[in-house]
Amino acid sequence: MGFTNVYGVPGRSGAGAESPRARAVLLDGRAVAATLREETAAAVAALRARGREAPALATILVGEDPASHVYVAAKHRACEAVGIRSLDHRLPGDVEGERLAELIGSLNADDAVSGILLQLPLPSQLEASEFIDLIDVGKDVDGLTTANAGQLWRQRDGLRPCTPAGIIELLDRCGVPIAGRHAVVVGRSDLVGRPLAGLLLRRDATVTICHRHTADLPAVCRGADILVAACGIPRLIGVEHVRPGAVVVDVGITRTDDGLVGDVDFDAVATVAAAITPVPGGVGPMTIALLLANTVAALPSTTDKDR
Ligand SMILES: Nc1nc2c(c(=O)[nH]1)N[C@@H](CN(C=O)c1ccc(C(=O)N[C@@H](CCC(=O)O)C(=O)O)cc1)CN2
Repeated sequence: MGFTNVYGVPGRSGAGAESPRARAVLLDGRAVAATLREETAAAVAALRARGREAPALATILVGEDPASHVYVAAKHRACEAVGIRSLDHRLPGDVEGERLAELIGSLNADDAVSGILLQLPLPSQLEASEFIDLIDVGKDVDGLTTANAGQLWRQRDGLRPCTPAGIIELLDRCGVPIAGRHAVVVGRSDLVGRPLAGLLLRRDATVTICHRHTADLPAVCRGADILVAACGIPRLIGVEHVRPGAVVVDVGITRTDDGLVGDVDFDAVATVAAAITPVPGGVGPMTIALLLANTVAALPSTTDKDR
């Protein structure tokens, strides 16, 4: 796929098309997220200059999952850097559902809180969707309530899930066209695969969702102009899944002894793709940047919530 990438050169870069080891353009989520955070900081400063309170994000972290602790800490640091206030609520892993429900209820009722985020995954005794749906729709800065998911599929305004919205923002800002392209999404989670399919459809892509029962996954993936791997299986996607010239987006992050590993075999796929997101430094930073943008968008009189 030919496109103009503001973070690289058009099409392939590095060794050049004449080389059998030509490298894909990197879709640099870290750089794009930094730009987006600057924009959010400017929006918060403008609100403050008009005498408005800074937005406030309340996070809820249940249990001791180490990765969740890393992500929540990163969210608080990111809030502070752009002028968003943040409130850190922690509950033990064996907490009763009633206690979690009470906390969500009290944050819903607190006018000083503009956004509420329930960090996932929850401990296994708690059904995530049950608690997500207790969050006030207007404060659902993760865009994961059934109501906000329905708004997406009904093509209405609403808060959008951060990772899918971050992927669309990354593609847009890197000059990757979406309309009319065949997008194949591997993974059908409520957090990424399903809402991303909805957002791509809204942008006039032709969308295929693949999952564990998909027959001949490599052949389906080879039909993609835009291939998104969001299945949580390290290095599942290899060269046999990628049509030369496709754009490949890797959502997976698995911690291994070799460090963080994505769902894509990066070194192999980068030799055939036109563009690819790295892990780390691709989709991950966009997730947090979109959370900040959503928290500003959730303020009652900030109307442009439709990403
Ligand atoms: N309530 C939510 N829970 C979870 C979400 C979510 O969007 N809402 N997404 C993931 C985890 N996540 C945010 O919560 C997240 C994952 C990764 C990154 C990130 O910046 N990754 C870095 C690497 C950092 C590292 O892991 O050391 C990168 O890819 O460069 C940010 C946020 C599940 N839960």
